[in-house]
Amino acid sequence: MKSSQATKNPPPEPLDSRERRARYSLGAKSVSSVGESFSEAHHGNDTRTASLPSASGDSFGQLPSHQAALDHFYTFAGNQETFGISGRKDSSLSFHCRALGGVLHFLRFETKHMEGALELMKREGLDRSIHSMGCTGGGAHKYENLWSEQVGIDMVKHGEMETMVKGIEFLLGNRVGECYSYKDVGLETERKALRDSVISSSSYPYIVVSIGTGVSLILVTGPGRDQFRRVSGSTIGGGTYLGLCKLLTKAQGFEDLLEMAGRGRNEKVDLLVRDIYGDDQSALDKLKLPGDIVASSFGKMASKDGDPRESQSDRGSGGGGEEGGDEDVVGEEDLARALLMLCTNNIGHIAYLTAQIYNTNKIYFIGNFLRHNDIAQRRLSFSIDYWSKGQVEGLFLEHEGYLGALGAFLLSQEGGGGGADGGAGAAQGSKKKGRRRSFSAGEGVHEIKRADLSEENRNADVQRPRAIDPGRGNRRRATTSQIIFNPHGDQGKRKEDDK
Ligand SMILES: Nc1ncnc2c1ncn2[C@@H]1O[C@H](COP(=O)(O)OP(=O)(O)OP(=O)(O)O)[C@@H](O)[C@H]1O
Ligand SMILES: CC(C)(CO)[C@@H](O)C(=O)NCCC(=O)O
Repeated sequence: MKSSQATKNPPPEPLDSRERRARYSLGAKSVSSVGESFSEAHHGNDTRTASLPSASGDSFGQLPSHQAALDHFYTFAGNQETFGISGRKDSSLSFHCRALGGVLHFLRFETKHMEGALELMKREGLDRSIHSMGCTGGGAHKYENLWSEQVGIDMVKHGEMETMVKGIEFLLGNRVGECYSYKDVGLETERKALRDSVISSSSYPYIVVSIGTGVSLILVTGPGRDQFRRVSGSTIGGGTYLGLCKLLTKAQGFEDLLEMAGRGRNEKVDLLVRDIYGDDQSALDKLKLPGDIVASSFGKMASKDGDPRESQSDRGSGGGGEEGGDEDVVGEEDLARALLMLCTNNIGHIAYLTAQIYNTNKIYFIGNFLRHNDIAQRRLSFSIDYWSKGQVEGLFLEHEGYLGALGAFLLSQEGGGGGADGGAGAAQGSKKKGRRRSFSAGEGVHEIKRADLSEENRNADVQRPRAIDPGRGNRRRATTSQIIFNPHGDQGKRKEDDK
């Protein structure tokens, strides 16, 4: 590591080699989506047909040692790309971490398959040597009993905000190329520019904007464990986007929506400043707003006669007002794009104002809403640059959806649980605790609290956990994503070494 990259918040000490070989971790950050058909179509429409990877007999039960258990785990989790129905490894995000002396892998699965995942763990014997794991988010609380009862793994809970900050600081301090921004900021033209991934004293204070289902804004004033606080939030987040899109489009999942939005034109839906002012440049100059920015999200719809989604002939009204030909028909892709702009512009405004209040010039945007979401990232970048007149920079992280999971993993390695905004420490009552000794597994089950627990989506093979009320949250789904830390190093598969 270059000296200029020294961090005030040093990475955890490499684990003692013996201990290192006896540790692995799962960490998580969830992806939430709303509504049944949405998720079903996106992830396959019958959860009961889940073809979980079958166990290779019960050979695992005969493995002679913990080391064999670990080897089995790494082989299973580290080398596979998919797990069950919705489990996916984000292979491109795997990286070798010198500070930890191993490779971190990042996996996610949909929370509606939580029981299937636990079943798979049992079937594959992956739970054999784990007695606890570091967790974060609502799911750490909501699924605590399920994990304990089904696989005998206790959740060591860490605060949601704390784990996000921990994950960010670790990546910024340890992985060059993690952080990026957009240069030549413009709505379409800016390009991604890699930034040094470094945290130094001059980095503080900064704002973290976590765009998940909802939005949290965290002020980070220094590298210490207590030097952060949640200062604001917004209910208009990724869940809002998915929810409204569900009402207005037939898109089959988040990726589908983004592809759709990529083809759409929000100016067919949104009222622009020039739609209100016309092209009188002197008036726009006086207003100090360019004509081509949105004045009112979805505002153009207000002046349409009939249903703007139908052609004039379908409307049968003969048109009128501003109506033109069928090219004016508002398509689902235009609505998807306008909704994306609506949510993103709002978040950009709040982020900018929060940065003003706390006198910061760095805003890190994270959360799964930004996953593969170039449009939102560019828009956020543009709006922060525009409103701050170039004084504040929007920054992004490659592992945007895994910060909480990573933080939970790291904190679990440090020992203890229950951070500032966290929970009550390790759960009690693992039935299998006695037969598990040397493993410490960390799983950041971040924000899985809104998992779909409805009857029809349960895995029929798995007994319903007593601790969970099936009547609650039955229209929502979430995906939890995991981190697998392989201290063997996985050198042959190393993607990006830290420098
Ligand atoms: N495959 C996907 N399925 C569903 N939503 C996705 C997917 N990929 C990205 N998203 C977006 O990510 C959002 C959830 O983000 P994330 O997992 O970071 O938040 P969360 O932890 O569930 O919520 P919060 O931070 O509010 O607790 C969704 O609302 C959606 O906009
Ligand atoms: C409730 C949480 C913190 C759960 O992650 C998140 O969804 C959020 O910050 N929502 C916005 C809540 C608000 O500040 O209005």
